[in-house]
Amino acid sequence: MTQNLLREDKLTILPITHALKGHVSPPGSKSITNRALLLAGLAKGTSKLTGALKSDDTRYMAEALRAMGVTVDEPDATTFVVTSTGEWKEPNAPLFLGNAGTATRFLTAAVALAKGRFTVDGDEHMRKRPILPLVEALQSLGVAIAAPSGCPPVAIDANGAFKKNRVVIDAGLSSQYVSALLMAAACAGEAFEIELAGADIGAKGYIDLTLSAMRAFGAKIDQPSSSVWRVAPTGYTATDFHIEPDASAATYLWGAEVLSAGKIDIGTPATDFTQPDAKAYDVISAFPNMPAVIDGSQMQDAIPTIAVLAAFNKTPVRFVGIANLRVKECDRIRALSTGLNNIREGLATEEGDDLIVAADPSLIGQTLPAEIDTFADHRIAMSFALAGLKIGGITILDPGCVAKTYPSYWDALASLGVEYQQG
Ligand SMILES: O=C(O)C1=C[C@@H](OP(=O)(O)O)[C@@H](O)[C@H](O)C1
Ligand SMILES: C=C(OP(=O)(O)O)C(=O)O
Repeated sequence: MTQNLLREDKLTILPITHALKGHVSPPGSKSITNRALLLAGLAKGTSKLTGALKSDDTRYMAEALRAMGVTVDEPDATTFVVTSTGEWKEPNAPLFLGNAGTATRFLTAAVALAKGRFTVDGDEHMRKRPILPLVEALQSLGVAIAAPSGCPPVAIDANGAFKKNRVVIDAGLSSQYVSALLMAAACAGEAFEIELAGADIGAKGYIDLTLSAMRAFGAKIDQPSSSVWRVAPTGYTATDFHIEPDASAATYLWGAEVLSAGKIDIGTPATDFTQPDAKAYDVISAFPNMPAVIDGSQMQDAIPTIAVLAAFNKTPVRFVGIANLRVKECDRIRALSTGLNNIREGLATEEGDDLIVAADPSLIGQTLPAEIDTFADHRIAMSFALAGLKIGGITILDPGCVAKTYPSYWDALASLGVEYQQG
């Protein structure tokens, strides 16, 4: 069934007439799976990663590692067994990473410490996602690296070392640049320091996730100040590592639960997640009394979910701190305002980089036929599906794009009794 739904051109969600109840486990965390795959690939020996996500983003990471001589076995649907010499060989072809930001950014820094010529590339969407700050940071370390368009493809001629042991990085556009440098730094051969340019970072929670995965694989990191990290030259030690479920995926299930006044057991209490998006639980569980202003800076991937819920809130919601949603898989601020206004004109307004959603609980039960352009963005597809639970006629275009991080999403909703009209 999964494959069939993923191949549809469009999927119309049939409004539910019952509260959604049941048990659905979200898949493993994308962010943690791709960190663990990278670190296991850099460690000498065999690492077993359990609870892992198998989706487009993690498949691209696994395939890139295989192309560089790492053995990645998949004994079951949630396990990767990674065996590496700790040294990567030059691949025969560009590393193609689809639209996986984590894989693209993390590998760009990591291959800079291998030996040989590497090209890091992705699909047409990834070719619009900025990577220049990371490329310039690596250039400042003496790496021969170029990304003429400021986005992938990135060409790297690596000689196995950095010429300096300190780098300054501007992470205004993406925290993944810092995570990428941190993970590479433990393999730099000498103690390495990373300093943030500018005051603060959009998504600090992702840095914490990086540090915790690095420590699990034997790294030692000090943080002399909130914007400086010192990484010891430990390299990585192969280890067995369990990956928690994906908190961003959980937000759709929390959203479906509150919208339908149901009870969906996702198997993990919100407080047990270490990923930043778990913060969204507090806001979502306040529905239909979500706050007037929501700062998305520390739970960015959850904003599409909350913005669609906001359409049914009792009072309007302004989303702030979301500027870099414009450089994700698509311009998410634009995709959200377009989709919401397509459902009902005036439902969303952009003010600079803020998004204001004009709450309208009377939408519930109406039929308002709207084709939602997902811009190939999994989160736009998954969040607007929530609108379809309460409004008739919501059609999701390119529903297969959920395969980026949650290939079984449509089946998960179906298991709770949600029905679709296909095609
Ligand atoms: O480090 C990570 O795993 C991620 C960091 C965030 O991206 P940015 O740092 O580019 O904002 C987030 O949106 C992405 O889905 C995953
Ligand atoms: C922004 C996202 O992904 P990435 O940057 O890893 O491609 C996401 O999954 O919402």
